[in-house]
Amino acid sequence: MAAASKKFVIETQDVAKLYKSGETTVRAVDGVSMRIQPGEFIGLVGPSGSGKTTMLAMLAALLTPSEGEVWIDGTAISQLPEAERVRFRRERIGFTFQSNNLVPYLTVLENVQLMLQLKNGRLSSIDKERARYLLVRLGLENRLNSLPQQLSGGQRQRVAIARSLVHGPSVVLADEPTASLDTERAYQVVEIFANLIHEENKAGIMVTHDLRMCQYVDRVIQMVDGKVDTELNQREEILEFISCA
Ligand SMILES: Nc1ncnc2c1ncn2[C@@H]1O[C@H](COP(=O)(O)OP(=O)(O)OP(=O)(O)O)[C@@H](O)[C@H]1O
Repeated sequence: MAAASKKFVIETQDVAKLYKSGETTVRAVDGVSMRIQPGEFIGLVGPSGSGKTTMLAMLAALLTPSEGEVWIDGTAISQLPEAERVRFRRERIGFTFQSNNLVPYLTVLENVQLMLQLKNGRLSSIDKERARYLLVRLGLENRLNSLPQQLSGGQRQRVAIARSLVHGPSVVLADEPTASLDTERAYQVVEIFANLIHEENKAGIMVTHDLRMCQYVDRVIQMVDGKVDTELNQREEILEFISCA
């Protein structure tokens, strides 16, 4: 398979994922090709069962495609031996999931620093400053020493966003990061997320059911039945898409 261009942080070519159950095979993702540049924030949308989460899991190197290839920073991730893939994922990819998986007995600051400890083996003063900086940017300066259970849903989501960015990954993936939030908080969270992705020149992908959140993205990719159905990258088109929903 042809090597990917270094210009794109994420590149996929004809990616498919097949699930077999008994006699039937579901093509959960069916021939998806996409290219995402540094500093681009993508909204991945589509009806339930259209393959969004499966696609995200393949981009995160958590699931191996049945067909096709995913390149991150020009590296074909299915070609990496398992141990290298784990290290690659830890260094290059950040995640925010709906159930944000914060460690309950660590403080907000410790939860974010943990990613740096895992990556670097120890915490430098620069690391500590970086974790604090992101939490302040996300409006959590008064919550650094709180435990996750003492936070609201929106505050926990913001900690999860800080954690997904802190170790300087190339790619940041978010699966329904605003699912548990009211509209006003959801807007705030996605706006800060978009700003950080742009400022830090990451490739960001957010899966969302709430099309209104796409007002902060640079491109909308809509999946239907495992395939890319619609792609919009003009601001006016995106706003019209949101208003027609
Ligand atoms: N582990 C699995 N085994 C078998 N089928 C699966 C598995 N995971 C997903 N599927 C099927 O693959 C298809 C795509 O699922 P996926 O979760 O990726 O969709 P989605 O767009 O994220 O849906 P939702 O918006 O409801 O979260 C669905 O038909 C689903 O039933």
